[in-house]
Amino acid sequence: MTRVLAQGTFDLLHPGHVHYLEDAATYGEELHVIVARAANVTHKRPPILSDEQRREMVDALAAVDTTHLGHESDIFVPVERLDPDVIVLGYDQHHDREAIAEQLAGRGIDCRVERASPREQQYADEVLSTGAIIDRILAERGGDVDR
Ligand SMILES: Cc1cc2nc3c(=O)[nH]c(=O)nc-3n(C[C@H](O)[C@H](O)[C@H](O)COP(=O)(O)O)c2cc1C
Ligand SMILES: Nc1ncnc2c1ncn2[C@@H]1O[C@H](COP(=O)(O)OP(=O)(O)OP(=O)(O)O)[C@@H](O)[C@H]1O
Repeated sequence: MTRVLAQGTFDLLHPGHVHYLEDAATYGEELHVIVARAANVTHKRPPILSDEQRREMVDALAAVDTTHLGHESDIFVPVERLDPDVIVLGYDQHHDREAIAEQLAGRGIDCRVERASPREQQYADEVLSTGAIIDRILAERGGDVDR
């Protein structure tokens, strides 16, 4: 049984998230997903939705077998516990593949690191980024409390 690990913030789900997790699932038979704690999302605007709500929505996706809320301080603690065969990084995630591989080796975790593909556009007006969804809401509904 090849165990695959994916991770991310997954705030306000969109088809790019679905693509990433479906792509990650093709690397093995069992897909585990770590949902980042809001406190650790420091490289961009913080998530709108709570840790538990983001986890519940990812857990409902067909490609996903099991979801886990991430560790508060050491991102490698759940990795050690889950002991995956492959970690699939998102196509645009800031994490460096080599640096993660080095950390895994340093902790004695035998696991390869791959990178998922981006979703290709399938129809007009796709919004494939949580940030872009939020920007559209602010542009189209900002200040309008009646709708
Ligand atoms: C292998 C790996 C394990 C991770 N584990 C956790 C974790 O346990 N807790 C957490 O809050 N974030 C964890 N993260 C970080 C987030 O999933 C994510 O990289 C970041 O916070 C948000 O990234 P995004 O912009 O891709 O959503 C992990 C990242 C990697 C690469
Ligand atoms: N359009 C997309 N195609 C493929 N993967 C995607 C796409 N959008 C997001 N992902 C992947 O989903 C995972 C979680 O993404 P994240 O929660 O950061 O969403 P996001 O929409 O990229 O957010 P933001 O717009 O705030 O940067 C990441 O690994 C990311 O690479």
